This record gives sequence, structure tokens and C-alpha cells, in this order.
Amino acid sequence: MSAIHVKDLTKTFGAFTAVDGISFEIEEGEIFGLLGPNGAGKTTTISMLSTMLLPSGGTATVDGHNVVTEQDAVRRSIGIVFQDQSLDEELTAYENMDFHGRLYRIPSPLREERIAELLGLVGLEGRKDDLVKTFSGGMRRRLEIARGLLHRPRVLFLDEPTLGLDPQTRNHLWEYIENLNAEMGITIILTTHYMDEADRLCDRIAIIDQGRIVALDTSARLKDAVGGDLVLLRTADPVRTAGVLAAPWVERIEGHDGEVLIHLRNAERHISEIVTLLDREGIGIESLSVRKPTLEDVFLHYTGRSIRESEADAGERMRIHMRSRRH
Ligand SMILES: Nc1ncnc2c1ncn2[C@@H]1O[C@H](COP(=O)(O)OP(=O)(O)OP(=O)(O)O)[C@@H](O)[C@H]1O
Repeated sequence: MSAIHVKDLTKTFGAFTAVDGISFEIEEGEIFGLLGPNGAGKTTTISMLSTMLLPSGGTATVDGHNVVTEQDAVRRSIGIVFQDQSLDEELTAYENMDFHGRLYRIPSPLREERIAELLGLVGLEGRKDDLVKTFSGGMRRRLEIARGLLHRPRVLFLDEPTLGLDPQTRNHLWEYIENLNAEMGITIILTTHYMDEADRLCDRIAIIDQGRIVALDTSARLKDAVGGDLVLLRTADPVRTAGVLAAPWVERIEGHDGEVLIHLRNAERHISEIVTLLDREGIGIESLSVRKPTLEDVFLHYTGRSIRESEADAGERMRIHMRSRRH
């Protein structure tokens, strides 16, 4: 049985469509990523799957339960760690866990056992009696994850789990998330706009843009679909550069942010030719680099824009939305 089944799921806010008929399935034990720029509809999607928002259309089941008609059963099956911090700062780590366990009516000896086990899993056993207000951002996030797992959910939702954390803390948190998945076999669905996070953690990735899934597969297959190598060129004249390099061995040329992106096979064989062609036309090269496609290239390939450009669009949509709410 798939852990999550989503069919034509839609959410509109007035005239604005935040999630636009998305469909996907997540297998039990999978780490599944929703990757996309700010405002793409990731949080709205997992809010519907975790029964915090009612869909405007389509259907979804989590652990076999319908998110509209079987909300209680869905809530028992899931753990959620959303962006807003929800720990009690004036309580210790243990007390925060204990309070949550009581809410779920987990009997006392079992509660203690699980709290010890989970605090161990996220590396906080030594700090269990310290007040949360003394914790760093990464420790708080780890505690929230441990707390979200206390009632043994089958599915864990993580909304931007490493947002605002420094690179070293993010790395640690990734290890904890991988451990939880490996040791507890729990299905994890996470949202992120960090490409490296999706790449490192997720078995499969759905790239989401303006409420739609534009691509869905393993990271390796998504990159393979873009194919070959990429040569990234910065020159004094990007338009002429693209014209001069329209050679038979070039599969595609794109221009973005004043840079020219050349898709080709076996880049190393063609570098000297690229340099010669541009030199002959008197076009100075400011920088040249060769790399394999990244998830950013996958996004660019399917949407025609970089994730950064899309974040600017999303920011603008948000401003329009706020303006229209003020009137
Ligand atoms: N309650 C609401 N009312 C109106 N519009 C909303 C509401 N919630 C979200 N939106 C809009 O829906 C779109 C998708 O938002 P959502 O929060 O799902 O995006 P996201 O991909 O999770 O981005 P972020 O990482 O910034 O949270 C945005 O344009 C947002 O402004």
C-alpha cells in the first residue's frame, strides 16, 4: 500500500490557485521531497495532507485514510514539524516531550521509554533537563522532530526542516533525519527550497512551481533527463556568444542572468573550440566553467526560469496578495 496517495489535489484562495491539480504517490518508508521556490505551493500541499487545510478539489489519502472524511485517523497516523516554532521555551526538553505524550494519552511507563529513545535518536539525551530557551536553532528543530514522533506516526511531515540553520547544523540534522528513516522505517515527506537538501535526503523529488508538479523522479534520473554536460559562460556579449556557438555538437543554448548555458555531450572535447570561436569573433570570456546538471538545471529546463528568478516572482505575487487583502 502506498503511504500517501494524491489525485488532482487543488487549493484556491479566492481567485488565486495555490495548488493546481497535483497527483503523486509515496511508498511506505520513502523520503519524498517537494522542492520549489517560495510561494510554489509546498506548505499548502502538506497542510492539506495533514488536515490543517481543506482541499478545494481532488482527493488525498494518508496511511489509507481520506484527509477530508477521516481526519482523526489521518492525525493519528502523522507527525508534523512545521515552520512555526511551537515548543514551550520555559519548559525543559523532557517536559516538552512529556506534555505532548500526555496529549496523545501515551501511558506513563511507555511514555518515559519513548522519550528516552527519541531524545537519544536526535542526540539530546544529555540536555533533557535543560530549558528550551537555552537551546540553539538546530537543537530546537531536533527536539520538535523527536516530539513529532512520540506517538509513533507512520508518516512524518517536515516543512522546510533546515530553514535558517547554518550549514554545519543542517548537515547534522540531515543525518538525524536519515537515521530516523532507516531505524524506524517511517515515511517522510519534506518541503524545501534547498536543492542540496533534496538531493541529499530524498529518494524521489517532485519539483513544484506555481502550484504544479513540473517533474517527479529520483534526483539522478531528473538530472539524466536534462542530460550531458553544461558549460557556463560569462562574456561581454551574451547574445553574440549564443549566436557564435550554434555548432552541431551543441544540443541547446540558454541565456539567463547575463550568462550563457550550453548543453552538450563530452564537454572536455569542445572547450578549446569554444574558446577559439569566441576569440576569433573578439568576444572576451569573463568566466567559463563545466559542470554536470544540478536540480537547479532541472528546474530551469522544465520552467524556463531559475529557482531564484521564480522566488522573485513569488515575492511579487505575495505583495499583490497582501495589497488586495488590504483593500
Ligand atoms: N491563507 C492564504 N490566503 C491566500 N493566499 C495564500 C494563503 N496561504 C498561501 N497563500 C498563497 O499561496 C501560494 C503558495 O503558498 P505556500 O505557502 O504553499 O508556498 P510554499 O511553496 O510553501 O512557499 P514558502 O516556502 O514560502 O512557504 C503563495 O502565493 C501564497 O501567497
